[in-house]
Amino acid sequence: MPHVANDLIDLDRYPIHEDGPARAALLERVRQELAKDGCAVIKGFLRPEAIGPLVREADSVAHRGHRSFSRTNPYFTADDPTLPTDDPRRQFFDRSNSFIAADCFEKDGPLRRIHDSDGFDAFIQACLQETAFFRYANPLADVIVNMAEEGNGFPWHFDTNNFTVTLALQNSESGGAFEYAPGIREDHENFEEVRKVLDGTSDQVTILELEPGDLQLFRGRYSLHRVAPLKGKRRRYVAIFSYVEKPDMVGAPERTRQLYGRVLPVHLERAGLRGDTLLD
Ligand SMILES: O=C(O)CCC(=O)C(=O)O
Ligand SMILES: [Fe+2]
Repeated sequence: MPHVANDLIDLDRYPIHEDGPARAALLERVRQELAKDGCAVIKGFLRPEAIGPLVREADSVAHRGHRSFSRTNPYFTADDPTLPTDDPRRQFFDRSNSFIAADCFEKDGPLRRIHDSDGFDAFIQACLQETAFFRYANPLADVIVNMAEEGNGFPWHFDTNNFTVTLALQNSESGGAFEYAPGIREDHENFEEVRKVLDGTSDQVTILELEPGDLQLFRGRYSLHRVAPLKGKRRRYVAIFSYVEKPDMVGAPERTRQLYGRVLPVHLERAGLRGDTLLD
């Protein structure tokens, strides 16, 4: 049955569900921003009155989140002691966060109603101009909430995914800006400039203050980025929507256990049937 979450998504401002000049102009703008620096933001994608219900929903299931702590370099690789100590591949930063898995969110709750709203997936696909584009079939991960508390947030890294689709739900009291160095490793790794970003001396960093209700599309494979350290008691909540290139992908059991602390029968049944793409 068609469903339009007009009470949650500001479809008056952003009519993503119907073809016409307004949708076409929005698409054009988003594509231009993505082409320019790999990042596009649709401010106020949600109506202000949608934020409360989404935050309450996240609060109600936050205790089921899977917390993980790690120390990572920007490339998610292991330490290589043969490299000089100031090489960016040898700079490790603490990361801590908690993923609230997709199956914690009810079908008729606000987060899923947004995801299932008519035209949502098609709009995202059109923005990204991806040809093979499917919702991640992992029942733990098609849409999740990433929760982070006071501390390091998500330190400097390059994504392994081609793109990330996020919806800001709640900010920490301070800190938590999204910072990125657009296209810093387009043709080569550019370790000198990467080192400057890590040192805080680069002039290539754009700082983005996202607010609850903002939708962000980001191509992070070539742009070093981080979530600046978070301060204060309030949790940061961001919803992450995952899309993949093949229709039946569910994620490898080991990786799923790492991210969500558990697996479902489907992960074990499908394990080994095909190559996997990492999603984070
Ligand atoms: O939490 C965010 O805003 C984005 C984090 C990020 O960079 C990622 O998930 O790869
Ligand atoms: Fe990222």
